[in-house]
This record gives sequence, structure tokens and C-alpha cells, in this order.
Amino acid sequence: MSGILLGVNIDHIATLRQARGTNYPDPVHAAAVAEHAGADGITIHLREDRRHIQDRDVYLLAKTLKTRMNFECAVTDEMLDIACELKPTYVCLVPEKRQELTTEGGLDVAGQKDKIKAAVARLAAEGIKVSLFIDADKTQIDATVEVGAPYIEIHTGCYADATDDATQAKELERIKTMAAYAHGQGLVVNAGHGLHYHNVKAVAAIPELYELNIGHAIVARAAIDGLEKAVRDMKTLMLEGRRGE
Ligand SMILES: CC(=O)[C@@H](O)[C@H](O)COP(=O)(O)O
Ligand SMILES: NCC(=O)COP(=O)(O)O
Repeated sequence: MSGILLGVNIDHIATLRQARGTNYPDPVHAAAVAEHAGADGITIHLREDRRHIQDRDVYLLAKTLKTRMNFECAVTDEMLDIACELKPTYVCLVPEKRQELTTEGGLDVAGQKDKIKAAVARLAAEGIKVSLFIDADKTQIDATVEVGAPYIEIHTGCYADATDDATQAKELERIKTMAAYAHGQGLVVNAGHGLHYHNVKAVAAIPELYELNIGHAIVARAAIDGLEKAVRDMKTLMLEGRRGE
């Protein structure tokens, strides 16, 4: 059984910085610590409202990362221009609503195929691997295949936010079923959103998953235990989950 990779999302290092308008903590420094601790990649979400990650962070990280960048952004001309200038290894297209606290749902690929297809083609022409952040939904998976994106990231928020065991079990089963279906369609399947130290193992155990992108829980744990330990502990749990331990 193959291993599972960890993409560390450092958005909320930047949230802490933006809270006071200081120049610390620096996401560039945090990324280096996370990579040293075993992160397989670094994920950043440059939101249109710049509530956390700033353009400066993105351009510096593009020069300093030792692993690879997964650049999350909305499907807008501004963001696609930045992505095509930076040429990160991955771009993950995500939905954005100004008023949302965090990403609330997956990208509606099926409802805007022509727009997404054009964005995928533009990014792919720059040699960028394109991922679509979607719900665990067959219609969205089929639309992803149609528009030519080679990767998906399954939105695990419904699983992570479940308030009772039965709902959590139902959502996990849905992720398992859709991960297997998407893999069968030839897609590389990642997952993320809301994963933490007490819910990650069951998701990491899903054999078709290639990478988990995890941020908020790691940064929260880092406030108590330090970032290096927070990353190492998350990676350990993921590998235990993948081994069925
Ligand atoms: C798409 C996703 O679930 C996250 O990667 C995203 O970055 C969440 O948005 P915030 O980081 O602003 O909470
Ligand atoms: N795409 C999910 C991600 O990068 C991290 O989401 P979260 O762990 O901060 O909820």
C-alpha cells in the first residue's frame, strides 16, 4: 500500500500576522519549518480579499520552497494571471465568497464547465498541474473529467463538521466511495478541509487518496506545541491511518 502525502496549508500563520498588522509570524519562515518537519508540500490560498496570505508571501515562497507549492485560488482573471506568472507545481481552483469564514463548499464545475475548462487549459499550457476543489459528488467528478483537470481535492468539511457519529460515518463512506470512483476515472485524488488530529486517520486510511492538505488544525496545534512537532505528529497519524493502525 502506498504512503500518503501531507500538504501543510500555512494560511493561518498569516491570519495571526494580519491580526495585528505586524511582520511576524512570517509564512515564509513557517514554510521552511514545516518542510524541515516533513511536509511533502506547502499549500497557500491567496484570497481575493487578502485576509491572510499576501501577494508578497506568494512571490517569496515561489523562490524559497524546497518541496513544492500548491497555490489555491479562485477562478478569476487576476488569480489566473498570478498563477501563470508564478508557475507553481500545483494550482487548486477553489470557490470563494467574500463573506465566508472559510471555504464552505466545493467548486461547481458542472455548472460552469466552459469557464473551468478554459482556466484548466490556460494553467496546463504553463505546465501547471491543476486540481479542482470539489464536493464528494459524482456529477462534479464527471464534470472534472470533462474539463480535463487531472487532480481533484475532495472537500472533507461535511465529514469534519459532523456533529454526531452517524453523520460522520455517512460522510466518511461518501468520501470513500467517491475517492474510489474518481480514482477509477483516472483522476489523482487529494482531500482536505477541517481535518485534525482526531479525525484524520480514517481519511488517511482511504487507499485511493494521494495527499491530504491540512492547515488550520496544524497551525492551532503549533500555538501550543510548536510547528515542527505539530507537523511531525500529523504526519505520524496519517501514516498510522494508512497502515490501518
Ligand atoms: C480550500 C480549503 O478548504 C482551504 O484550503 C482554504 O484555504 C480554506 O480557506 P481559509 O484558509 O481562508 O480558511
Ligand atoms: N484545501 C484544504 C486545506 O488546504 C487546508 O484546509 P484546513 O485544514 O485549513 O481546513
